[in-house]
Amino acid sequence: MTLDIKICGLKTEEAVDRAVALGATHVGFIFFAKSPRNVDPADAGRLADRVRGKARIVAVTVDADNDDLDEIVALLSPDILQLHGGESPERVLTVKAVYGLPAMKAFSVREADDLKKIEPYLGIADRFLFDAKPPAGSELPGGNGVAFDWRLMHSLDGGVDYMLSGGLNRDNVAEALAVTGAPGIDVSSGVESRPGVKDLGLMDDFFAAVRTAQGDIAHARRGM
Ligand SMILES: O=C(O)c1ccccc1N[C@@H]1O[C@H](COP(=O)(O)O)[C@@H](O)[C@H]1O
Repeated sequence: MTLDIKICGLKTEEAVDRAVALGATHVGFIFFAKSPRNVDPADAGRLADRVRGKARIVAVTVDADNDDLDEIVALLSPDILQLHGGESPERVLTVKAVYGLPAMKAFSVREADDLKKIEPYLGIADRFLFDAKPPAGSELPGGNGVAFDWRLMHSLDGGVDYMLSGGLNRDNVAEALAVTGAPGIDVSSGVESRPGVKDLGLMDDFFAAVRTAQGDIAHARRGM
């Protein structure tokens, strides 16, 4: 089973290096001023250069305007744009065309109908990312460390490519994979000691839990 694993909200050389050494397929950098994970585009570019070609570089933006995107793309040279705001299908198309980059469009999920909101984006977004709805009072559209009911993913068409995110951590990622069979997972808060501070030990534990879960799933499939 191939599984994409994205570690998001990276801010230090140590965390970037460890993520890729552990087998992260994607590393994410947050460009959202209110986030404790916000990074300067030039700093993010330097961090990304350490692992370019070994993992896909993801720029996470929230309803970013053209000036901000120009700067982020110029200084980071991302492989993928993660659009984590209320970007319309037209905006996603425009951004893809202007920058020549694939777009992963994020959606927040609390109930089955939330998954239907992807319909206008089918054939436009290259991939989807499903996150939990932010808790009341949160200023962050993502990175809140809360999960949604993963069983809702059973109603998603099997052909839709996505990453599962929201509140994943070393204790629940095996269950998340078993319930959803997600082709990709994305974690931020779950590998932090406090908001914005990645914990290398928690990253180790997270990957160990993922590898064990992958082994368990492969074993179960062989027994079928
Ligand atoms: O992490 C942030 O601060 C953030 C800010 C703005 C948009 C997205 C953000 N993070 C994304 O949130 C999800 C899940 O995070 P968590 O594991 O629940 O903490 C992930 O896709 C991040 O890219």
